[in-house]
Amino acid sequence: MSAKISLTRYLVEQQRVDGRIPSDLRLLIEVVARACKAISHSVEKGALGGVLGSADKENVQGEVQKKLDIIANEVLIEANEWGGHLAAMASEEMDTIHLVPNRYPQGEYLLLFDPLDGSSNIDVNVSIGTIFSVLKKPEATNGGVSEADFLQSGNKQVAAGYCIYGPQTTLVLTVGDGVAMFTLDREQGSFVLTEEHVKIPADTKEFAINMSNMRHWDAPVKRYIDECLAGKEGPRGKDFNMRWVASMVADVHRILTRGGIFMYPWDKREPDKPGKLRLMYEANPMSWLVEQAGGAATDGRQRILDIQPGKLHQRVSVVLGSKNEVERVTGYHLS
Ligand SMILES: O=P(O)(O)OC[C@H]1O[C@](O)(COP(=O)(O)O)[C@@H](O)[C@@H]1O
Ligand SMILES: [Mg+2]
Ligand SMILES: [Mg+2]
Repeated sequence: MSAKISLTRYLVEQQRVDGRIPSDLRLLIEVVARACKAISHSVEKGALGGVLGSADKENVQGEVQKKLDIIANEVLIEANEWGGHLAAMASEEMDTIHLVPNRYPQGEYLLLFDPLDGSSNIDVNVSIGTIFSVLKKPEATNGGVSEADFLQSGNKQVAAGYCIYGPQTTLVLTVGDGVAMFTLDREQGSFVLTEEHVKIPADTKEFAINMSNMRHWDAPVKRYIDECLAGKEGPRGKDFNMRWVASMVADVHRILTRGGIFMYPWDKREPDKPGKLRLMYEANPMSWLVEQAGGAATDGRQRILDIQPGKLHQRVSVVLGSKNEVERVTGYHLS
């Protein structure tokens, strides 16, 4: 890439040249990017900034929150509530939605986020991230926004992405025109376009799943992994490699970079839960990114983006990545 293209310039071109995004959406994405930059500074400080460790509190899903879960949540809320682009926000770390206070201008969009993904990796200095999704406030909303206004399927997203805090801080974005990656240039203080038209190869030899749950899986998942493990001598006729970072952002980032399949399926540990990952904050934005890069994403049976959510903190099974592998796993569930 010759001349450096900043996130702002990329978004202005999406708005002006292609008429793809309204100016309000562009400004909203820029605010989210600025918040991610601030979170990345906190992440980088680590023990020096006193941000590691547990906050000794539980979120609405009964998970113990880390200090950084709370810090990242606050940074995103504070950055976004006064800009005039949003009507309300929802977060994995909050019981219910956060309305933009009346003292600030009200906007047309709804922002959802997993402020800090991969919490178990914070204290061990392994890649973590922020995942976000933007929806339009439904036309019919009279006056106040309610939780019901957020219950839109993933195919209604108008922007989605994540920022990974790893060896580099990289913002990965789609507004429905492919996937672009922006690396944070710390000297300039801005995100610079480093990859455009990201493509996931349709085939892969790499899978990502938490193997310690093997005994709890359903038969189709067990069959798929057994066949991968059988390698060259097995039905697949090739050897597979395995990776599991346990930060969805990092596992999905690898898949967007070199292909692969990621699975967090339903399992017998908590049979009443459809899965571990959250539909609105994790699965929907990641599924749209993956589809925009030519991959596929299902819950084992149906396309994730077509699932009609019934509640804000809904969980879902996730199978995403290289198209032919996702189709194979989905086929095993449906046969
Ligand atoms: O420890 P496990 O069960 O393998 O879970 C790893 C998964 O949990 C998650 O960390 C959940 O995210 P949070 O840190 O936002 O709760 C995913 O990123 C990841 O895929
Ligand atoms: Mg998460
Ligand atoms: Mg989280």
